[in-house]
Amino acid sequence: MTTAIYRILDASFNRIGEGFRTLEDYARFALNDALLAESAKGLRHDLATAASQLPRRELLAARDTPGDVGTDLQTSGEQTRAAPASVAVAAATRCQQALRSAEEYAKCISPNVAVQLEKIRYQTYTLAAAIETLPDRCNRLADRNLYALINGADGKDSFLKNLRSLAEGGVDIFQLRDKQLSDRELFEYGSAAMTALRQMPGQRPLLIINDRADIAIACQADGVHVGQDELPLASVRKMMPPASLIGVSTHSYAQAETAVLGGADYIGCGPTFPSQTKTFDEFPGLDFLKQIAASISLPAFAIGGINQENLNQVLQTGIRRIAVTAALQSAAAPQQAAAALKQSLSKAQ
Ligand SMILES: Cc1ncc(COP(=O)(O)OP(=O)(O)O)c(N)n1
Ligand SMILES: Cc1nc(C(=O)O)sc1CCOP(=O)(O)O
Ligand SMILES: [Mg+2]
Repeated sequence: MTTAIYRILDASFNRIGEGFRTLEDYARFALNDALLAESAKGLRHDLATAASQLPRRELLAARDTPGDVGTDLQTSGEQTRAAPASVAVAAATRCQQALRSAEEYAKCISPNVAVQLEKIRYQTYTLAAAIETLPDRCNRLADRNLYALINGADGKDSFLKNLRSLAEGGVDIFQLRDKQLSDRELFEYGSAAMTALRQMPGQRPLLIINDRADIAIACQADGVHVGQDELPLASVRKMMPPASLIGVSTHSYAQAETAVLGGADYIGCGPTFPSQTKTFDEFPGLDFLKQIAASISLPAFAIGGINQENLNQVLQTGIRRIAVTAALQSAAAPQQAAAALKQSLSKAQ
């Protein structure tokens, strides 16, 4: 029986490794996403580490490909795939199934290896979901690049006037970010903003509510933005209607990685420069933006002190989206300031 166990484990390790390689190729060459490709590669290495704890000689000795009664067993669906995305989904499913099989049989000879395989299996579920959903997450914000954080400090009429004027200027995502308004006021400003946005012709701008999933749900906003101190992404996802957008603030590559793998629809990346709106002790700055641009294909908005004067430095990092407050709020002519930012962003596309 031990030979049979090693034979199953040998076949499973091969299937899992091949599956990870297939996922890595899809992330790398079809999605152009270095982070997800690295993730698949990391799991392949974790698998090799787990496998190396079993005697390789026994694994190879148990291999008997010519004597395998299953090599001719195939379903008709295995020979055709609609698109590379279907290849990746099938590879992920195969990895997960083979991991479960390996984990169960490894329990007979090495509970420690079984535990490692279980961990890899859970990480594979997360990676598979991130890879499968990435194209849709990218498409939803594909042509949106100017994101304005707005508040209600001057009252509701002024808030709505500003919203309409900035939308005319080219803002395509708004965030209601106001730490002073009461819950009732946030709800009323958010609902009024949604009514105004729904009346706009063509592809209307989106409304995101800062910090508060409950307010976003109540006023039927397009989504919510959460920082590192608010509710975790997974909890917010469970609360929000299925089509909602969820954005996450990130201040380091590790936080961005967690947000991408966790299913965020976009990330905010900053602070880039000192800001008139919020005080910071640390500035991941332009180097962080370069890292994000090189590795992450999920929509990423640079944030923090960005204005028309320093926008080129942001664009030189490869980042093509920005989120701003003061650049519009403190401008003498906010609509024109938005239009100027929009034009610079469009030129860089
Ligand atoms: C687009 C975008 N990016 C980052 C933030 C900052 O969120 P957070 O760190 O939670 O800080 P507050 O905005 O809540 O003060 C954001 N709001 N939007
Ligand atoms: C709210 C906020 N969050 C940031 C982050 O880096 O997470 S920077 C920032 C302030 C954005 O406004 P302004 O364009 O005026 O600097
Ligand atoms: Mg917040």
